[in-house]
Amino acid sequence: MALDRITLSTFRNHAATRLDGAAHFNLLVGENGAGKTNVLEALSLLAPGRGLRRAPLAEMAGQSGGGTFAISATLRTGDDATVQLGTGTQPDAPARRVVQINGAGASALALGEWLAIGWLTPAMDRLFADTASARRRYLDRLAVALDPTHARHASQYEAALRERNRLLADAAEPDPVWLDSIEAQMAEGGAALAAGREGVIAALSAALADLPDEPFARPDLTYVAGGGTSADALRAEWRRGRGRDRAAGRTLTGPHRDELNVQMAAKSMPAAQCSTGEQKAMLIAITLAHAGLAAGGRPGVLLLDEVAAHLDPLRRAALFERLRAGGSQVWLTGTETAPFADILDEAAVWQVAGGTVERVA
Ligand SMILES: Nc1ncnc2c1ncn2[C@@H]1O[C@H](COP(=O)(O)OP(=O)(O)OP(=O)(O)O)[C@@H](O)[C@H]1O
Repeated sequence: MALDRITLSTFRNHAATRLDGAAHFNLLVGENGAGKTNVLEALSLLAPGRGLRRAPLAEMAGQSGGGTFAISATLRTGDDATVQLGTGTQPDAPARRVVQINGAGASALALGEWLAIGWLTPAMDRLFADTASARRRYLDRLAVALDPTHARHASQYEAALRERNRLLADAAEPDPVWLDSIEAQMAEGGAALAAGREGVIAALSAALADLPDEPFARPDLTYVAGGGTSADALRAEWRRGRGRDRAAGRTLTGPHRDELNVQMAAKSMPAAQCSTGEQKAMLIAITLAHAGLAAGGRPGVLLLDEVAAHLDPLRRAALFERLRAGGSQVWLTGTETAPFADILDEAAVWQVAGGTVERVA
């Protein structure tokens, strides 16, 4: 199975945890605060990025580790082939993430060449009612998983945007030639950023089109680009808007203001107005569709934190059926095994308690 022989050393409340014998379905069971989500977070650090809590590295280090932590796992890439993945921090630079692939130093981005990790956590339950910026961040994370260059376009755009905002907020009249040049950089990064977002939405929509409206509450996704998506349109828009933006002291249009709109297809109802369970079902539909796209030949891993909580038995059964058919290894958490009855006989089950993990089935 994709990941196995996982170790966590001084990672949050796990002093020295080892998980051996992972299966397709892996269930982490334990009381609130036992350390189940911490295991998922550790696994999420085997992908590029900041992990599923987006927490600072120093926060993840357990108290006994002198401010450092380490995570390692064996990734099965073929019948007999394995790769050793590791990440963590070191005493001389606790704020810098170190990555090792087969024992050699590597960049965090290189982890993405080996496997695709996706996740769904309770913190994402409010995504549809959250700010547009939280949804853009979500969309960008999905896009980066499909195409790592998306992250570069986002940072290029954001750096140029900060520079334009600094000029606009300045007391002195900005030099139009300098603005021209910054807007050209913004347009290049911004158009690529918008194209990446549109691309991931088109791919997800195509994957979701095969899904029946129920029981997964099929979502309709649209990207609303207020300032246009071509570099020329964006440049023209910013040039036109200079006076207005200067009065506001910041750039009012562009990809940093775009929206991801989500509707529940069967009801044509904005996702934010759907029930908690319906919203969860839509997020699951997106997560599963994305996992199918992201894997693209690489082993896939899905981290589903408390996913059964809001689902009725019909939706839960349908979820397990789809996860069973999917190629991704699945890690699930729960406070009890009852909601997972459908998969118990095929799952590896771990009891988590006070930062320790013991395989019980
Ligand atoms: N850096 C750290 N060092 C030690 N313990 C930590 C650290 N960070 C978090 N913890 C502890 O980890 C525990 C939370 O673990 P986690 O979020 O994995 O719980 P959980 O089993 O998923 O619980 P729930 O069912 O409530 O979601 C808390 O008790 C918290 O105090």
